Amino acid sequence: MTVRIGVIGTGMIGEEHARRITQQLTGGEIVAVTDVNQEQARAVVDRLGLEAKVYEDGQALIQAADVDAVLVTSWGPTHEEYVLGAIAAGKAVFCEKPLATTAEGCRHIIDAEIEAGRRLVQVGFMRRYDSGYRMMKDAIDGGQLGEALMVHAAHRNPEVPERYVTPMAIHDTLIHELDTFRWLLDDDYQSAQVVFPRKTRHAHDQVADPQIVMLETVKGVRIDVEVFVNCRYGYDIQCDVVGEEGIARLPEPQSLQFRQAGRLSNEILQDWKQRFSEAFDVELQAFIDGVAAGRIEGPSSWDGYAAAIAGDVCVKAQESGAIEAIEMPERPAFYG
Ligand SMILES: NC(=O)C1=CN([C@@H]2O[C@H](COP(=O)(O)OP(=O)(O)OC[C@H]3O[C@@H](n4cnc5c(N)ncnc54)[C@H](O)[C@@H]3O)[C@@H](O)[C@H]2O)C=CC1
Ligand SMILES: O=C1[C@@H](O)[C@H](O)[C@@H](O)[C@H](O)[C@H]1O
Repeated sequence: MTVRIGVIGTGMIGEEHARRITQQLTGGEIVAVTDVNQEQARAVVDRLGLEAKVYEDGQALIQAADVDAVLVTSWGPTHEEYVLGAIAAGKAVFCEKPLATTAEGCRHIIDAEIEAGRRLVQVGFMRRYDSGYRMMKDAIDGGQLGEALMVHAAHRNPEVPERYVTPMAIHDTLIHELDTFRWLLDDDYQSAQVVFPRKTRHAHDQVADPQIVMLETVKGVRIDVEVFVNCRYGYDIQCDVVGEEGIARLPEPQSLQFRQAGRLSNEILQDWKQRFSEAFDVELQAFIDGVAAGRIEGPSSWDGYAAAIAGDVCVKAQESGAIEAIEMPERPAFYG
């Protein structure tokens, strides 16, 4: 069976995902696209040589008889309506992070999915599919570190646009760590605090940069994440898990080491597309295979909700400077 996929939002990542489904992955075909910028949608169809219909809007695409599954790669505030539309149509949906921009929006999706009676949603938390993070999880689950005690992490972007403002350091950027560390540690959060070091002169007026987010998990693990989105030198993701018996460090992405002109150097990647390219491949192949098998797995709506709840509290902590409690509701049996 070829899974016929519709893409809502043919911007940067929408085109990237359509390209990889068309040119690299197996079992999927892009048969429909839409974007509020219809010209852009048509340009992506031409650039990728797709046999795909351009739809007026996302809901029309979702209803199309020849669309088996939906990719939501539009802007965050539009995700909830499209995910709910796909669920109502009984169609599997891969939704890029965030699942919804508020915990309440995620709750609406959870209620609809439980009502539908089967998992239909996979959330685009691709770090769970990154080989380095998977090796870390194997080491933790295998007891090689003993119990995890602390996590030291950094999420560095070379620069961000003018539209990027202080809360986005949480909802747009840290959301990846908020999901990853729940999965890595098999844990949930109990508190968050945000502090602001001296501001870099490379940050515009509306974004506090860098930020340090400190989290405590239910099991007592202490996590600190540096979020630095105008670091200038590259796209740099770091993670050390400190356990009773040792430390596991996230591997650097593979790169050539040069001895040249009196220097020893490695390339530092410059964006998320390069750094997590393989993880995107694996997560989307898993989605295609899941649709074909009628069994969607991977990051669920509950994971999207949990990250959103923690994210909302982190934004509150940005404003208060205090240690803010994170209260996670009981996870329904539906989400295992
Ligand atoms: N997993 C990851 O590492 C990454 C995830 N993302 C996520 O992917 C989503 C898209 O981000 P980008 O591709 O960077 O943005 P983008 O701005 O390049 O593309 C978004 C596209 O959605 C379209 N759009 C907006 N509202 C729409 C609507 N109501 N219906 C149809 N199309 C609509 C826009 O016209 C635009 O073409 C965001 O949720 C973002 O958080 C983005 C980059 C990396
Ligand atoms: O999700 C992503 C972007 O939307 C976000 O803006 C970046 O900060 C992250 O590094 C990237 O993974």
